[in-house]
Amino acid sequence: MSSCSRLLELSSEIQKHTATLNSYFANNNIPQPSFNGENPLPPPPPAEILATQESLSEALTELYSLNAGPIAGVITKALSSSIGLRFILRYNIHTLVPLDARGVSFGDIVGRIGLPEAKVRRLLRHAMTDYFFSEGEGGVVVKAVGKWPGGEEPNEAAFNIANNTPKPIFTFFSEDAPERAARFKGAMSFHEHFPGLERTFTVDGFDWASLPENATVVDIGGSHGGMSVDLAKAFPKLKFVVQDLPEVIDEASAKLPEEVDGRVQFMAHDFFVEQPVKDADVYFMRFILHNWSDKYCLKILRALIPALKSGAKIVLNEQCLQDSKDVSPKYDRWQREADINMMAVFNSQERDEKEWVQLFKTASPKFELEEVRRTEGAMLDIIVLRWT
Ligand SMILES: C[S@@+](CC[C@H](N)C(=O)[O-])C[C@H]1O[C@@H](n2cnc3c(N)ncnc32)[C@H](O)[C@@H]1O
Repeated sequence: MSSCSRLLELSSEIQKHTATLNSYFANNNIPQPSFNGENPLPPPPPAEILATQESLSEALTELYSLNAGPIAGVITKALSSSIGLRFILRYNIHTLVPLDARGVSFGDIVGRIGLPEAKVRRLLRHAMTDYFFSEGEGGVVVKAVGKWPGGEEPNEAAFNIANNTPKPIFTFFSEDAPERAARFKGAMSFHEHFPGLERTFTVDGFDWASLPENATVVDIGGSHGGMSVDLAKAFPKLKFVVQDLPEVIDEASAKLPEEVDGRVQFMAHDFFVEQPVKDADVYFMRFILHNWSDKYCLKILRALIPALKSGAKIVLNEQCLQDSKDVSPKYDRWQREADINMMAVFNSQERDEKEWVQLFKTASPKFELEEVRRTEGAMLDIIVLRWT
């Protein structure tokens, strides 16, 4: 048994990080954090303090779980309605996994519970972020789904069971729950200020300046055009066409700042229908494809193909899932939660680089991956494909 105590290692990391934060607060006249409700909101911390806060949260989470131990740990997860725990219990996965180091493969679990392997993997990888099981060398345990095991329809999601509706989320919101539609819209606006999702990451994350003079960028599902407006301000030689559903475009076009007038145009367009803007230089999609299962993503991509000239770029601004062993436990938990959230709400998914490429290659082998750009601190990556 190792004499090196992880508990002591973590407590000394915690001591070091809290001392750094304490000095930062003291040296900058920022009130110490408290629950008294009287402090003003602290100013955004500089990058190195943000990193210290992240490391502290990670060490605290690990120490908390180690300290709770297996029994109290499971009870806490049970009380906080862990998706992973529910999945494990629903399919008795704990009875399929030996208690020694032999482990069991995802395939074995899939064979015993009869659910699609991809969903079992996603749910079990999420469970692992709650310290239920772990993945060994050859890919070990996992978890999964229920009522529509292989379903690809947007109304075959946990959302539909929870809300007792056969309608996909946005149809349900607009037809039956306008107050929730308004709340969702508010949440999306807040989302733009979420650390890591700032639009500047997209402005700086791709070489927009390398596009030819007067190049056209079609922002598919561009909502109210905020992203295109920021890009148009930063790159005065580019033109943008923002496409979205008619009700979104009606609201959006009224709000265009003068500075970009003439270079940002709005167009009602359903992205499942053939793309009307032909021969553009770039077709840009930010936060679009992760809302849809492969079946629907393929429809979106194939609707684009008749418009593509040779060399046209498809720029996706989406998350590329990272291999769990390459990221911190905290990031891993975040990315697995984002993925399961997509499954629960839209019956869709986040994808890793291989899955993105596979999706495009299935739409047509003429899509070629050009590059994947990751920016430190950004939650979304830039994935560039070229039509050959
Ligand atoms: C998650 S939002 C992303 C908005 C924007 N690209 C961004 O990054 O903030 C998805 C967008 O897709 C639009 N959308 C949904 N279905 C669509 C369709 N069939 N055709 C065109 N746009 C659609 C929605 O109205 C919404 O603005």
